[in-house]
Amino acid sequence: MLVLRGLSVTRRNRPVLHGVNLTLGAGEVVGLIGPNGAGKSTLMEAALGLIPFDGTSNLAAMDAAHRARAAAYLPQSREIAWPVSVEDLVALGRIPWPGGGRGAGDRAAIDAALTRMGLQDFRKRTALRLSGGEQTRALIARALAQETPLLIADEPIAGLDPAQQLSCLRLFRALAAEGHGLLVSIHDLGLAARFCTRLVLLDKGHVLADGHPDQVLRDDLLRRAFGIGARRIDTPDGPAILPV
Ligand SMILES: Nc1ncnc2c1ncn2[C@@H]1O[C@H](COP(=O)(O)OP(=O)(O)OP(=O)(O)O)[C@@H](O)[C@H]1O
Repeated sequence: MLVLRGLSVTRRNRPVLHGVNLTLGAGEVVGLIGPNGAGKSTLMEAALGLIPFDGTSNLAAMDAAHRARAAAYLPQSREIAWPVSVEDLVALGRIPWPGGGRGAGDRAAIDAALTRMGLQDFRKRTALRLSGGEQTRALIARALAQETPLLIADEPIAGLDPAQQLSCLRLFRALAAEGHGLLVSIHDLGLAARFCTRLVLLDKGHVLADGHPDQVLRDDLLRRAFGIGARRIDTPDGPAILPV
């Protein structure tokens, strides 16, 4: 679903991504972790062909119409430009498909996305008048309505309350079980350990580690990337990671 080879990006004459290789297949929830400025958003934007890069990305090589059916994207900026209803915002996710948001088939996809994000009672509300977390959920619903094999989500749980964080990540695991692939940047290392099938640790534009969460959330690697240690506490619900 995603094949990146030697992806390098220079921004304002400064190299910020250095020859990143990354592949992601069906059934995976790949968590992209790393310090602020490590290059997580840059990697996503380059993979989608939204910014210039060196190397190759299978998505960026597609024409826009095919790409919009291959991958949905939740950008880090939660900007909603117009005072549209939540329902119409989510319908924008259907633009790549034949009904364009107004067809009979589109209705089911929009309803399913609203339901999955718990937004049934918000559908007629003006999206601009939702709370920050509610807006994020509406934008995730827009991406879900796109019904693409791959979902690329930049910090999808930032600003969500703890219950919404769990339900969002549980949904991502369910989507993976249905055969989707997900690339998700995330700062909560405990939730990353619990819900991601694989983690990629980025540091200063380099991949420091790529593998099972247990292999990536090692004290030495976290010290190298973040300059802090991490204490792991195993619980019946999965590991908790305490930054120290
Ligand atoms: N539009 C831009 N123009 C110039 N430099 C940029 C731009 N966007 C990001 N950068 C720089 O590129 C580097 C990588 O930024 P990026 O946003 O990819 O980091 P990130 O890992 O997503 O960080 P965060 O965890 O804070 O979201 C940083 O040094 C940042 O300052």
